[in-house]
Amino acid sequence: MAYIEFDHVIKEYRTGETSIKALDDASFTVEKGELAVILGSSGAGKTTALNILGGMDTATSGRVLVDGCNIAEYSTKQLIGYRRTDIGFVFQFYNLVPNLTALENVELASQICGDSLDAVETLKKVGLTERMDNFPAQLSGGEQQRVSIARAIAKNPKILLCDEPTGALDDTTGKQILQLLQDTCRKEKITVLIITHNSALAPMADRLIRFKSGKIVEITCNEHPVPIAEIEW
Ligand SMILES: Nc1ncnc2c1ncn2[C@@H]1O[C@H](COP(=O)(O)OP(=O)(O)OP(=O)(O)O)[C@@H](O)[C@H]1O
Repeated sequence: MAYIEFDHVIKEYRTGETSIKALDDASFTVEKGELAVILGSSGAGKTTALNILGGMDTATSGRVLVDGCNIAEYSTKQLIGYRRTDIGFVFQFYNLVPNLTALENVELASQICGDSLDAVETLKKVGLTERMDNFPAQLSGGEQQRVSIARAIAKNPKILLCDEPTGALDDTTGKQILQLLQDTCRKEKITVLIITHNSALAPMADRLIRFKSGKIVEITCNEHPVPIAEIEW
């Protein structure tokens, strides 16, 4: 059994008379410790899938297995625990608390789960030794994204879910962030899923999952993923 199994998942959003199938019988797997890149055009269902996998949304039908547990059957309380302990999120616009320093932002995340890593050590790992006492507004976009990655990995999560993590960054900074995510996957042995619009990123993945209109249209496994520095776009 794979570490993550998305099994015939349907997600239907109803508004009044109309309904939209954001996910239409979507199935894919990801193995433990893999870096998966999720590609697909706007509206293809990528964020919906990530939100369901992260316990922020629920499937209309289908099974979502993580480490052998079907989280689609979890109660609200179980989902809260799952989000707190098992999942780290990285968003496009960082979502840092503006009136807390970088260190305090990371400490905040550590406080909500029992098995957390040291906030100072985690900020050092992402290259922010010198900027721990700065507020988000005093940091560049790339530095803010590093804080948000530190915040996510300080929880010591099983899975790191990243929704367009470089969407607000220039190409060079974006590459540094992707390198950090690839290194995190390898060194910390965290399973990492990254949503992107950028097809050029496909070679960095252990596994490429392509969405189209709520369905999975391609799953490719790379025997030899390419370091980010070698990818041009
Ligand atoms: N809460 C919601 N209520 C109604 N429809 C929704 C909701 N969330 C998403 N949708 C619809 O579901 C479809 C899939 O959306 P989703 O955000 O998952 O796509 P995406 O592939 O992540 O797109 P993007 O790359 O633009 O972020 C879209 O048609 C969207 O409008």
